Amino acid sequence: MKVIDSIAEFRKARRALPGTVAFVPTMGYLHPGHLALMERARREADHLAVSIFVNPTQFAPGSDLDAYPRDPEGDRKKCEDAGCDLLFMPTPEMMYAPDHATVVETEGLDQVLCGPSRPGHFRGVTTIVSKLFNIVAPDVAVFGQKDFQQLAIIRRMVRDLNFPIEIIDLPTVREADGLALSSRNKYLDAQERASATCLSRALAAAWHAYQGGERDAEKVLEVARNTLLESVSAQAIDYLECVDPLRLTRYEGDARQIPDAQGAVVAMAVQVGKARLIDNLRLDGELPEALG
Ligand SMILES: Nc1ncnc2c1ncn2[C@@H]1O[C@H](COP(=O)(O)OP(=O)(O)OP(=O)(O)O)[C@@H](O)[C@H]1O
Ligand SMILES: CC(C)(CO)[C@@H](O)C(=O)[O-]
Ligand code: BAL
Repeated sequence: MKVIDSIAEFRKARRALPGTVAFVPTMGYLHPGHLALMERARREADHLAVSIFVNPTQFAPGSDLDAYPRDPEGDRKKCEDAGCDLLFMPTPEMMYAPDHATVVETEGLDQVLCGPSRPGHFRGVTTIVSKLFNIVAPDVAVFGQKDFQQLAIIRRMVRDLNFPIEIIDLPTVREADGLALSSRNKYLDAQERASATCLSRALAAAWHAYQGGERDAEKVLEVARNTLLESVSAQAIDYLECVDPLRLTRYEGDARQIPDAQGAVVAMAVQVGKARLIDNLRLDGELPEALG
């Protein structure tokens, strides 16, 4: 595995690789969710490229950029063991010139879910993912469904801007008790870790309501909200929404009936201690084993 921190060197190493490249972009502090993406990527192409970059432009001022967990040595080893050929670990100074002025923005899809509470976040994500796609030049890129809105936005960006890259997504990897793996789980103490299962329990409750025949999104959400409230306060719930899986429009008010043809995703962000946790589930899909 080559570990590279310069853009020019990365391009050179990429050009020297014969065949196709699959790419997994990450912010590091790697866990089995990331490793599942790498394993799939490895099977999709001749070579695997991974990036580790905690992208400052997707963090709001005063949020957890400095506290974000990092483990470069451990991550290197995990990438090597996962069969990574090229590991790109640039510095913020390399990725953003002092007079960097260009952004990529996918309009509309950031009006719901995480968008309102993280203004500018998805513009930071689409900008850095565009830059990484231009540097890595992969044939395939693999993302996790845990970041459901990010995935929908990246798919739209790739389509709209004609990136010649196939996007593959993978189901959320979970702990045995349902908690979605996330680098930010590190912020949880033992008591918070126990409460954090309320997200996946709420999703399971919503899934059962839908599968039992409920199509009124507001009633489905009430079931989920009541489950969350067993473990956290109402103020801790950043959002809890039920949306169309592709357009990300909310099922609410006059449009609260979920059409069977479209299906629905329930998604939420909940503050548990210092961690803002997100999770989501397709109501018209299978119930993941860890939520059973
Ligand atoms: N539990 C998981 N299962 C599958 N994929 C995941 C999981 N967690 C993260 N990913 C995916 O890994 C990629 C990199 O995500 P990132 O490095 O931000 O990890 P993270 O654990 O989501 O961190 P954070 O705590 O910041 O949300 C993204 O495509 C993300 O969707
Ligand atoms: C896609 C990404 C690597 C862009 O910084 C990040 O948002 C992430 O890790 O999901
Ligand atoms: N996993 C998405 C990156 C972020 O929360 O900033």
